[in-house]
Amino acid sequence: GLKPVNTWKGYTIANHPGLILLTDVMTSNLQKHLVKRCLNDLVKQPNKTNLDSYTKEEDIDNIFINFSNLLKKLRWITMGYHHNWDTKLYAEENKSEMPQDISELAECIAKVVGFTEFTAEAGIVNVYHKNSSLAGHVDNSEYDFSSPIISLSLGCTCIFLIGGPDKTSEPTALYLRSGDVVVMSGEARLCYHAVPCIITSSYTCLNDKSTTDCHEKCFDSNENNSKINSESYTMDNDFDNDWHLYENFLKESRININTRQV
Ligand SMILES: O=C(O)CCC(=O)C(=O)O
Ligand SMILES: [Fe+2]
Repeated sequence: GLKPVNTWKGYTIANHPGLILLTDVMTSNLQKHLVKRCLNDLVKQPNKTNLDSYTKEEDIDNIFINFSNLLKKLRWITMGYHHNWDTKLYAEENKSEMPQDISELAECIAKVVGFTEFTAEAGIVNVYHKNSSLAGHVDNSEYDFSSPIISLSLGCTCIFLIGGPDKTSEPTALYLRSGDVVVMSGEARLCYHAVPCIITSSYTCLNDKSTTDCHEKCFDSNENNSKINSESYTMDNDFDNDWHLYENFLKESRININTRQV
């Protein structure tokens, strides 16, 4: 799953305290697992998607395999405390179980960068197609801004703009590549950010046959022996046989998984 922590690279930007870019965090196998997980499992109820109001549940359940046109319309999935796009409020009546592998992964990464108390209670999967973008916004629906947002990038590289607390300050542009992790903490937790575009010529194969999957390095040895911790996503034949289908999709798409503590 995760690469050994001593090989992770961390970057900060002088003008944007609290923003941390981590690279070399996830093995190719973990990235592949997450892509498949989003498109096959996380789209399903009790998670919510932008397609729910006009699509049969059964079609969404099989969206990747059977419905490529519908897949092009998939923009978001919410999980845990569901983000309400209208009211921007989280509610006890509007929550479901957070997928355990996703919350453990985010919590593990948060722990490495010093947020030992972080719990991933809400998640959004953003799906970007050729011409998708995400307008500038601040994520301020949560109650505790001392907790970071942990945000994972998969597939095509995107341009990510990080600005200031209001729209007057000049943003800084970063490339986010497949496998990169952005931590928005401190001042950056409440700064404007946007994804103006994805770069569809940027896809690089997820093929490193790395055997250094090493989740356990992330936890103290006496920590809970969590599932994601002990499981390494090895490339057995079943796992890789149909990867080319996902690869075709990823050549023109980007998936972002971000988690928050509510
Ligand atoms: O796609 C990204 O990298 C950012 C997503 C984001 O900012 C959000 O979902 O609030
Ligand atoms: Fe955001």
